[in-house]
Amino acid sequence: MKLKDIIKGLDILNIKGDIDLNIEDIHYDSRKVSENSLFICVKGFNLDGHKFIQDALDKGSKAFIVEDDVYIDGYTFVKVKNTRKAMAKISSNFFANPTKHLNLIGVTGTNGKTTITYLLKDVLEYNNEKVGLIGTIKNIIGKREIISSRTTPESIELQKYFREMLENGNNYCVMEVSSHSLELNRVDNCEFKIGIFTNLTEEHLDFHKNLDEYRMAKEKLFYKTTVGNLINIDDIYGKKIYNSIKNLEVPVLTYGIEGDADIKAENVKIYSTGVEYKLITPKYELDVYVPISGRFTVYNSLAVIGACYLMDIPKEAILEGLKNTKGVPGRFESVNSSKGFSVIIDYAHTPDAIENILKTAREFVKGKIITVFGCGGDRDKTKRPLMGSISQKYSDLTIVTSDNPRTEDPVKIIEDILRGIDDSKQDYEVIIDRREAINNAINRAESGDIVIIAGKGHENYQIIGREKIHFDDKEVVIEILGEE
Ligand SMILES: CC(=O)N[C@H]1[C@@H](OP(=O)(O)OP(=O)(O)OC[C@H]2O[C@@H](n3ccc(=O)[nH]c3=O)[C@H](O)[C@@H]2O)O[C@H](CO)[C@@H](O)[C@@H]1O[C@H](C)C(=O)N[C@@H](C)C(=O)N[C@H](CCC(=O)O)C(=O)O
Ligand SMILES: Nc1ncnc2c1ncn2[C@@H]1O[C@H](COP(=O)(O)OP(=O)(O)OP(=O)(O)O)[C@@H](O)[C@H]1O
Ligand SMILES: N[C@H](CCC[C@H](N)C(=O)O)C(=O)O
Ligand SMILES: [Mg+2]
Repeated sequence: MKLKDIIKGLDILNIKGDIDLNIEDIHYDSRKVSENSLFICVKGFNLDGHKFIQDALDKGSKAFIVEDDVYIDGYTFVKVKNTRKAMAKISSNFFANPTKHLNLIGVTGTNGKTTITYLLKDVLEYNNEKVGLIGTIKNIIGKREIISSRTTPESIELQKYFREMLENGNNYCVMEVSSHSLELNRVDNCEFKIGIFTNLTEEHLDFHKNLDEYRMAKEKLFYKTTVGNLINIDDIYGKKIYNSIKNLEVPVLTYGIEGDADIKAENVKIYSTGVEYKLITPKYELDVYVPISGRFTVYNSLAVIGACYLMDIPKEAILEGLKNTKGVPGRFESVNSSKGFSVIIDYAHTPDAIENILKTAREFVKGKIITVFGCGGDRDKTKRPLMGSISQKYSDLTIVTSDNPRTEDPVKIIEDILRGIDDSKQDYEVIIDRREAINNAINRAESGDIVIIAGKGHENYQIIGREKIHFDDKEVVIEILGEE
């Protein structure tokens, strides 16, 4: 593709060099640069992409998008104010604006994004739609599955995936839209049909200054939609978002259990194996069953129903799709045990999520609740004591352990968690090694108890320092149960 076509629509400050060049690929990481490519220099949080111009040039880049005044004879330099923003537009141009031809549904909020995208995929596929998926666990394009390293990829990968989805005959894409991606322009130039807001609670306060800034990042999604938005109106930040977007041209529907909502659940019943409720929408009422426990499942399924309602998916497909869902790996996933107690693996890594799963377990536990959890390193520190205190409040025994310590000292992370724990009580323990912690919890469980292993869900690794080692909570549980 000609460079002049790739840079169409950019806010250009100046151009030096030839823009009639043929460009074969686009990159933002010099380590991955290929021949005859365009290299976009991003000023990052750690490094400055402009420092890798020579490296990219040696590997075959012929043109550069820059924020600084740089020029090397024989190459083309296009100067813009914000290269991340430019990268999103360039990516969309380079892959021929794929989202214009895709029913793209975006889900944002602190918790529930992965779950909603999986449930939506199940329902849409029940209606014979061809659905791609982008999110935390993996990206799915037809039969191809790409393990994710982030929840929402950088704009180049994203637009490339959308193009591949179209080539695979997909007409839908369900996608998690993280606040980082909204703030860092990864999803600029994506045309969403529908935007969904789940909830907003403490998380990522290392990145966003406070909850209001975090909310404003999330809110950006709802200005990008062409068919409608769905907002959880029982959430206080949902109400704020609703108030700022309710006068947009696209319809804004609310969903919830407590207040007045357009998509509403009544007579909610929570069982250990699922939820049941009466659904009320402006057009029809239905009795809904979803085979995943927890009050949050009611919210997640209402969001799915609202999106399908806006997309005119028949109600039979909605009902059957939800009833037959395969669930989500590592989300309230029960591991079979013949020992009379249950073991549940869950991805709760925020105060709100851990409170939700523990409250859910409280509703049907016959014996004790034993909770094993830790917190990730190099991430929001404010959530650590909050998670400690919540775990102690709802569990009979809390075993504090390691999650992904990354470059932090696991002992220091645990100390932060313990700040939220009342040490006058004998209902907690510290076992730094996660395998040992899980082993200890299972060995102490008796008939009627529930062991909850929280924080890592589907993850099959532990990040210690900069190293990623294989570690899978579910695998470890199965091994321990088998050994007894
Ligand atoms: C905080 C954050 O989002 N950081 C992202 C940011 O990194 P950065 O600014 O630190 O990049 P940098 O290391 O300073 O490098 C600057 C530039 O130089 C380039 N470079 C660097 C080295 C080199 O040899 N050559 C080279 O060209 C880099 O590719 C980059 O373009 O830009 C990079 C390039 O796009 C991203 O990979 C990186 O995501 C990192 C890996 C990350 O961990 N992000 C997390 C926090 C994240 O995005 N999480 C959200 C939410 C999670 C959730 O709640 O689900 C997500 O969507 O996953
Ligand atoms: N609607 C919800 N409200 C609150 N908690 C939820 C909700 N849905 C799921 N959870 C809890 O949050 C955890 C994470 O759920 P999920 O993976 O769906 O969220 P996510 O938004 O994709 O998270 P991430 O930002 O890490 O990608 C679950 O394991 C469960 O404990
Ligand atoms: N997407 C979240 C996941 C956190 C999962 C937890 N296991 C951790 O490593 O902190 C993040 O990157 O902050
Ligand atoms: Mg997710």
